[in-house]
Amino acid sequence: MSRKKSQKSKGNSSPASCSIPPPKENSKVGNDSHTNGMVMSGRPSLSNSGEFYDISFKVMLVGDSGVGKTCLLVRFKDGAFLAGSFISTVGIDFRNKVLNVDGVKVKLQIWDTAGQERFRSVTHAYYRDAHALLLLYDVTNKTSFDNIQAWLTEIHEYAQKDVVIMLLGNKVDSTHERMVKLEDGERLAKEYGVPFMETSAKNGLNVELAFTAIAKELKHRSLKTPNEPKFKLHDYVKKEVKGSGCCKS
Ligand SMILES: Nc1nc2c(ncn2[C@@H]2O[C@H](COP(=O)(O)OP(=O)(O)OP(=O)(O)O)[C@@H](O)[C@H]2O)c(=O)[nH]1
Ligand SMILES: [Mg+2]
Repeated sequence: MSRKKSQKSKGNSSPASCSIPPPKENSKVGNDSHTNGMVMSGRPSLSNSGEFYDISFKVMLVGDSGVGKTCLLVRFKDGAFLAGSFISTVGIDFRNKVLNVDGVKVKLQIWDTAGQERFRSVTHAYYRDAHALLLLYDVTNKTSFDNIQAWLTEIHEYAQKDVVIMLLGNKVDSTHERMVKLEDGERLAKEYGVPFMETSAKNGLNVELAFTAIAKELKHRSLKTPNEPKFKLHDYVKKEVKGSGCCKS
């Protein structure tokens, strides 16, 4: 399998309030040769600093404004959480991260969408190319949980039928402000047949796991060898997930 150089993520400077720096000219998707965004082979690129990867997938973060999508991405990409005033995402943006999944370098191109209603038509256009969707609600905001059903309707309308969906209840560090119980999230996820976990972009709980689980599922789907046992995303998540009493990523 040949290796490609990962397209450099945008913005090396530290984010302020989980905001991602604005796009640069050469940061558009489409520089890789790909089929529906999934890079499978090609000439290896020369790299002076960069990361190489074997396969690439697009992951989208969706959910109401303020649930913590940008913070979750910044936590995963930079291992940081900068508290402060909330800077709502305008339109859509992305960051790349390469993960080693069972010896295969998997590049996740992670699209951070704006949760605000006025940007919906922009984000709809991106659903079609997504291989996976992380759908977030905020455990301290009941409305964001109640809106999950509407988000799923939207996903089913615009995304590919086989898109991998994972439900995340974020801000689980805010114990005293919690409005949505763990069991409510579990029940909803079960109803829709999607894996679920609670996360915290603030203390890192389950953040790495959420992205790793997605990367494993996508890698197994596309590179499954005949004798390899089927990867079971639900089982993997159940086994690896940590409760909110603990604070490791
Ligand atoms: N306590 C706590 N606060 C969080 C967490 N994640 C995000 N926040 C806060 O929630 C607010 C919104 O976070 P963002 O990541 O910008 O929310 P968003 O979903 O990207 O919002 P839009 O860009 O408008 O769609 C910010 O003030 C963050 O500091 C978390 O895990 N715990
Ligand atoms: Mg945002």
